Amino acid sequence: MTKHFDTLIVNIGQLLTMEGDGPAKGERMKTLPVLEHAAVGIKDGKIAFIGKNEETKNFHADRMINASGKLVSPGLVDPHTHLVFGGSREHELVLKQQGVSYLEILKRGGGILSTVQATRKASEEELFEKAKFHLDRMLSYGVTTVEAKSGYGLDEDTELKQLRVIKRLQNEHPVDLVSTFLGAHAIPPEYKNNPDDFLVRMLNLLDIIQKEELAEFVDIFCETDVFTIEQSRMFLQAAEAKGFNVKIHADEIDSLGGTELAVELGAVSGDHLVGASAAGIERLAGSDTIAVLLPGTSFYLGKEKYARARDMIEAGVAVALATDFNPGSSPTENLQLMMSFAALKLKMTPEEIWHAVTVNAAYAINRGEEAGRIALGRKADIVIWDATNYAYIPYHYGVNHVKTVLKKGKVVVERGRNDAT
Ligand SMILES: O=C(O)CC1=NCN=C1
Ligand SMILES: [Zn+2]
Repeated sequence: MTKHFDTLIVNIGQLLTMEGDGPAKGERMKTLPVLEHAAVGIKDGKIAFIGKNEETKNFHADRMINASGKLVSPGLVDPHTHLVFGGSREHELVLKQQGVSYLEILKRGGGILSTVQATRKASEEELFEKAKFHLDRMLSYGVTTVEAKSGYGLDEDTELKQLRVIKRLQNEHPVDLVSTFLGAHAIPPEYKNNPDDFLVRMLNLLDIIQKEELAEFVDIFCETDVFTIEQSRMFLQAAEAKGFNVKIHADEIDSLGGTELAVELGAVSGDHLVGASAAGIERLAGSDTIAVLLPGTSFYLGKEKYARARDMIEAGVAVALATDFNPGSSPTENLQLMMSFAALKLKMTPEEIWHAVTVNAAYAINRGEEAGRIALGRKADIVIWDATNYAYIPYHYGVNHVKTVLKKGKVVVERGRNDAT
């Protein structure tokens, strides 16, 4: 029986389909089905065949890609980024080296607030070009679906400007984007004494955000000197009442109980969770809320303490990983580096890590039914790696292991080895 495909990827050494239903938890997160000596057929941008290489003898394709025994996986998913922003904050590095904390820099009017100034000044076009540059780099790292937040405006015009940039990227860039409104990212100086009034002002944006379909999620930075548990609960409940899904920056630096709040609100994800309590982890385990861990932020802030990934996984929590790409606490687009940090600092196994950057990351942004897996009929978002086995990627850190990226069946990244001159 001959079959004709647009593209046939043959001689795959290890194929990770991430098969299964729903997010991977417990034992399923610890085991990784691998199809050896495999092949994948693509037709009209979708997966049309998954099987053993020897089955493809009578197959034909407009384009044959020889994977030469390499590793093939679904496109990676980055479920937590602050992709759209103006300026940069390298000048803060010396303050960090002098021991000035993240929250102290924020208190002094720096940190997020300094990026707010740069973002307010930048035009929509400038923000678009800059975000596109970063998104191109994420794609080169094998990331084919990205969540992107606003949060550097803290005023109507600039929050909408950021969200419109995300929407334009969704329409013009190969990477699939999921948009989050994070107007409650910090308290602007003019609202220092009445943050509740600021939150009401940000809530008043939800109608136009909904009307222009500018965001699916609403998020808030629940943290000391930012927004309290009570403020976060009020804000996110108001967003849910309008039909938005919610996520929350929780227990990143101080343990306020944001993890428990995420579960209480039915948040799609609770993010950071470095200070999650044992009770919080237990609540997570009994919920559908995904734990999005951001080891790059703990690393960059020079923290000794990392999220308790092992306790979460053992308790049955679905764990995902993300870069938290942003100019202040995690200035890197490299999700592969997060895989290495997950191994080295979160003590996650390669099998758990691969679930955390594909299927679980997809569920953390409500894309579990369309991203993070190689399955018949799904979008052909595929990465061919310059490695022969899946454990090699988290092991060999700080470099880009991508050889080829296909987005909806189209080759969008092809990285050759440097030709010796
Ligand atoms: O510092 C930033 O720009 C991003 C951030 N928001 C909450 N934690 C980090
Ligand atoms: Zn963040």
